[in-house]
Amino acid sequence: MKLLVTGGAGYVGSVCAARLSEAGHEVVVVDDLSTGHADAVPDGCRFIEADLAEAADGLLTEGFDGVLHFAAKSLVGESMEHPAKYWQGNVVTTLRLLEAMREHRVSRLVFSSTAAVYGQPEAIPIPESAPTRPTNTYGATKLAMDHAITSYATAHGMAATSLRYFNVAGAYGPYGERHVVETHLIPIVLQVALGQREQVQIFGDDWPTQDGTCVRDYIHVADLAEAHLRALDRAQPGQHRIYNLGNGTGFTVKQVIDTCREVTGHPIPARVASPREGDPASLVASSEYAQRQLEWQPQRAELDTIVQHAWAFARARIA
Ligand SMILES: NC(=O)c1ccc[n+]([C@@H]2O[C@H](COP(=O)([O-])OP(=O)(O)OC[C@H]3O[C@@H](n4cnc5c(N)ncnc54)[C@H](O)[C@@H]3O)[C@@H](O)[C@H]2O)c1
Ligand SMILES: O=c1ccn([C@@H]2O[C@H](COP(=O)(O)OP(=O)(O)O[C@H]3O[C@H](CO)[C@H](O)[C@H](O)[C@H]3O)[C@@H](O)[C@H]2O)c(=O)[nH]1
Repeated sequence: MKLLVTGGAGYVGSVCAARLSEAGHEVVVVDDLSTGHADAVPDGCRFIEADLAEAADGLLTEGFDGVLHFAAKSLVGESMEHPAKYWQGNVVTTLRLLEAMREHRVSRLVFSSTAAVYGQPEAIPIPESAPTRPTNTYGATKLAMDHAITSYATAHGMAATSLRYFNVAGAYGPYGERHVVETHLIPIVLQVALGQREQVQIFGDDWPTQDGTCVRDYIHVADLAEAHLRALDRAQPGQHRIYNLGNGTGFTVKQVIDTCREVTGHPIPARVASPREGDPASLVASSEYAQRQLEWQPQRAELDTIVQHAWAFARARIA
């Protein structure tokens, strides 16, 4: 297929573009480099540097079989301080993309949604049928985009899939996480091991969890990419399918830091800091629906494998 990958110079988008290209698809990446890197666009993918909001209509005139839509603003704290940046940058941009897809008859869409649409969960693990009550603007914009996609699938026959990622981590060869403003736990902890930070802050140790620190479900970025390939193949016209993607196993912040200590051999100093506003205590996915419908099974579910790959990527970057 000829595919447009929005945000393909970013972390998840670059890994997925690489996998799509390896699978034989023709990949065109559009990215405005607001948080991405031109050298992260995989070899063999055509790169167009542009703001999707401005470029979507013109781009789709050349004809595509599908779109994988990763481009977004995704910093939770920033979304609370600057909501317009998120409603404009995420929702308005996506509406323009959807309109351009309708106009130019591009019907296949895979969209990066998030566990943040659920907010504080009532029960763990979280199925797709759980109530959606986002606790931050980022999650609210992702939920709004999910709703818009449902409308387009119903009204215009789009074959759409939203993948609600839990905590994405790890790397795929030369493609990995290198956000300039890094907020994610594993890369931050590895920066301590690299000597780029003095210590890691643990955001609260009084949560109702096994060791008092927050529990998250870490999913390897290459397993996530595999789910995108399957979602693309299995999409049905007129349907918008929504899948949670995680491993179904939770790890506490302290367990993650301990795993990073084992993998890196570095003591990684840590200190307890105040809880981060809006953080749920525990987020663990039920991915049974994705496993059944997409015949998808994570292949790199072990936390130490995920950390080893992130560590190899981080070390290669400074070598
Ligand atoms: N990383 C995670 O843990 C995680 C979890 C859940 C959901 N997601 C979602 O997955 C997607 C990718 O996340 P990521 O971690 O790779 O983020 P990222 O910031 O590394 O990648 C996003 C890319 O989109 C580009 N972009 C942003 N706005 C654009 C625009 N208007 N036009 C063109 N390009 C634009 C950025 O330059 C960047 O390269 C996002 O939609 C994010 O919300 C990520
Ligand atoms: O320096 C840090 C960074 C994080 N944490 C903790 O580590 C856990 C993981 O935090 P991340 O920032 O790595 O990830 P989040 O769970 O906050 O967010 C991720 O999951 C969300 C779903 O709720 C969204 O999808 C979001 O895009 C994605 O990054 C949280 O408990 C957080 O409080 C720390 O203790 N110290």
